[in-house]
Amino acid sequence: MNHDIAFIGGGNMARSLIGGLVARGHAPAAIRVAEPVAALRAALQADFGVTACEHGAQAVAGAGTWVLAVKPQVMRAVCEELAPLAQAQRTLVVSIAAGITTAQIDRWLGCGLPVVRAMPNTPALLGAGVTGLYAGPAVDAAGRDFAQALLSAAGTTVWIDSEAQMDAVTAVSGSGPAYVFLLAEAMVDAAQREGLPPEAARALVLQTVLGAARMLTESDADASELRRRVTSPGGTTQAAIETFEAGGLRALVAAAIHAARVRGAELSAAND
Ligand SMILES: NC(=O)C1=CN([C@@H]2O[C@H](COP(=O)(O)OP(=O)(O)OC[C@H]3O[C@@H](n4cnc5c(N)ncnc54)[C@H](OP(=O)(O)O)[C@@H]3O)[C@@H](O)[C@H]2O)C=CC1
Ligand SMILES: O=C(O)[C@@H]1CCC=N1
Repeated sequence: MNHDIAFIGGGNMARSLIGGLVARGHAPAAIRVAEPVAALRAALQADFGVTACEHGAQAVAGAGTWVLAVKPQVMRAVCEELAPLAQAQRTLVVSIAAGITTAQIDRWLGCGLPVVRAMPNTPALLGAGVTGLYAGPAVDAAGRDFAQALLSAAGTTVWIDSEAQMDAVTAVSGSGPAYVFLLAEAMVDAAQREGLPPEAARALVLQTVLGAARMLTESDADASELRRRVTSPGGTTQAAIETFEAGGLRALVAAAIHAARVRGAELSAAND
C-alpha cells in the first residue's frame, strides 16, 4: 500500500495530526497538504517540513490515503471536485469532519470507495489525543490497519461499531478538550477574583489540571474515589463540591454534551 498521505485542509485539526505524525517519525516528504490560506501553508512547511499546496488536486496526486480535514460546511463541494481523482486512484479516505457520514463522503466522491470516519482531538499535537474510528462497508483489513496506524500517531484509538455513535464520540472527546479549557479559564478568573495575581493564578490552575489528569490516567482509583480523597469532611473541597452540585453541574454537562451530539446530526443534514 502507498503510504503517502494527502491532507485536504490544513487548519487546526490537520495541523495537530500532522504534528503528531511527524513527531512520531512519519517522513515529512510523504505528507502533502492542500490549504488555501498562504500563511497556514507557510507555517506547515516551516514547522513540519511537509509539502503544502494551494489546490487539492496537487496534494492528492499519488497519495494512497486522503485525510479530509475541511469544515463540514464545505465537505460536499471539496469531495465533488476531487471525485474524478478519487475514482481514478481508488484511495483510502479518512474524514475527520464532525457529523458528516461515511455514506455522504462515499456518495460525493462517486461511490464504492473505502471511507473511514475518524474523530480525533487537538491533543493529537502532543501525541496525547484520542480518536474514535468507524470503518465504512468498503474498508478492508489493510485499510482499517492503516487508518488506525495513522491516527495512533495522534494518541490512542477506539473503534466504534455503530456509526450513529460517532456523533456522541464527537460530543465527548472531539469537543471535550474545549470543556476542560473552559473550566481552566473559569478557575483562573475565579482565582484572580479571590485576590491572586494573574501569573500565580495561571500557574496554580494549569498544574492542578495537569496533576489531576495524570492521577485520573495513572492511578487505579476512578474519578469519584479520587475526588473523595481530596474532600475532607467539613472542609474546603466539600464547600466547593456542594456548590457545584447545588448549581446542577452534572445536568449542565449532560445537556452540553447532548447539544453537541445533536449539532453533529444537524451538520450532516444541513450540508447534504
Ligand atoms: N478543531 C478540532 O478540535 C477538531 C476538528 N475536527 C474536524 O476537523 C475539520 C477541520 O476543523 P478545523 O481544523 O478546526 O477547521 P479549520 O477551519 O481550522 O481548518 C479547515 C481548513 O480547511 C481550509 N479549506 C477550506 N476549503 C478548502 C479546500 N477546498 N481545500 C483545502 N482546504 C480548504 C480552510 O480554509 P478557509 O479558512 O479559508 O476556509 C481551513 O484553513 C472539521 O470538519 C471539524 O469538524 C475534528 C476533530 C476535532
Ligand atoms: O467544534 C467542532 O465542530 C469540531 C468537531 C469537534 C471539535 N471541533
